[in-house]
Amino acid sequence: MGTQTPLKLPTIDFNDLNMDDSNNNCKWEEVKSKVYNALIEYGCFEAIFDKVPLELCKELFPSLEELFDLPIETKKLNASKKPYHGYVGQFPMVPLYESMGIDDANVLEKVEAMTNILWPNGNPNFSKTIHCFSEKLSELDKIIRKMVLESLGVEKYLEEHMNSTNYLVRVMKYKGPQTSETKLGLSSHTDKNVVTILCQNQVDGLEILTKDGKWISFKPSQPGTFIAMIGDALHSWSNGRLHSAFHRVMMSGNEARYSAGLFSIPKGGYLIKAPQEMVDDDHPLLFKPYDHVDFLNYYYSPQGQTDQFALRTYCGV
Ligand SMILES: O=C(O)CCC(=O)C(=O)O
Ligand SMILES: [Fe+2]
Repeated sequence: MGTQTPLKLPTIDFNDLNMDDSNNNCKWEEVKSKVYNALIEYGCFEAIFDKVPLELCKELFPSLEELFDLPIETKKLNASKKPYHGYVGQFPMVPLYESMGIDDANVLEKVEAMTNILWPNGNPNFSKTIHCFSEKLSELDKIIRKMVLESLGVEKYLEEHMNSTNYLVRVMKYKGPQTSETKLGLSSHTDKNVVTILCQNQVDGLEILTKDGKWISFKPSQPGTFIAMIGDALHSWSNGRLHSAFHRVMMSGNEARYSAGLFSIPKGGYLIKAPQEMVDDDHPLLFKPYDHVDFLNYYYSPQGQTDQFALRTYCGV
């Protein structure tokens, strides 16, 4: 009898875990091994992390409603040269989708500057919620990345690796399609950044493609959990050891889905290059060193947008 892929992502509990726990701590080692295995097999997992308390998520989603209820002309004021870092929406291919990016959301002044563009009289509540979400969730990003580097045996690069990224918070709204038929909310893609950590309101819709081609519908095991996934930058840095999963959002019914994500993103000018320890006879180099921002210019070009394996085309060996 063949084994069947369980159509459920692993759930990993990060409660009571700190960055400082990495020295000889049993719980750290146990969680690290679960993280590494999940990222090899699925490229993602569900994370329980109560440093972002449920109350914060409960404050977050009404704030997102308030944001997306603003007039379209106002939302467009948050423009960015970088794709998906500003306001995005009204795409014919995915008409249910809108998103708003907030660069450096872990820096309060940056969030306030962006908030003041949208609400000229300010919106301290919105700024505080987004900043707090970003700051607390960035701890989980750092724990995951430290665990990954330790598992790969290359923790000596930790400082350089951590310093090579910035944080973006992107918040999303998917309108309910007003039909029981399932409609595309967001097209299938792999993330291009290092690590993405997402949370959602009570409306499901995120689907993850397994290595053997089956879609898993993600259902949080309890309110207030997160899904953490790695992007192409960590896939290439680990020379293909970690999987970067295709995922999409499928919507049905009347209710809107809101989600919020923290994205660690390689800085422009930094070359993403698999360390020499990741390359050997069994693991020949998969990608030439590349700059994330230059790669995005290709990915968002007309050719790149129809290219499922854009990174391979761009810098595959
Ligand atoms: O809204 C979601 O759950 C997924 C969003 C996503 O995949 C992305 O922004 O890259
Ligand atoms: Fe994504």
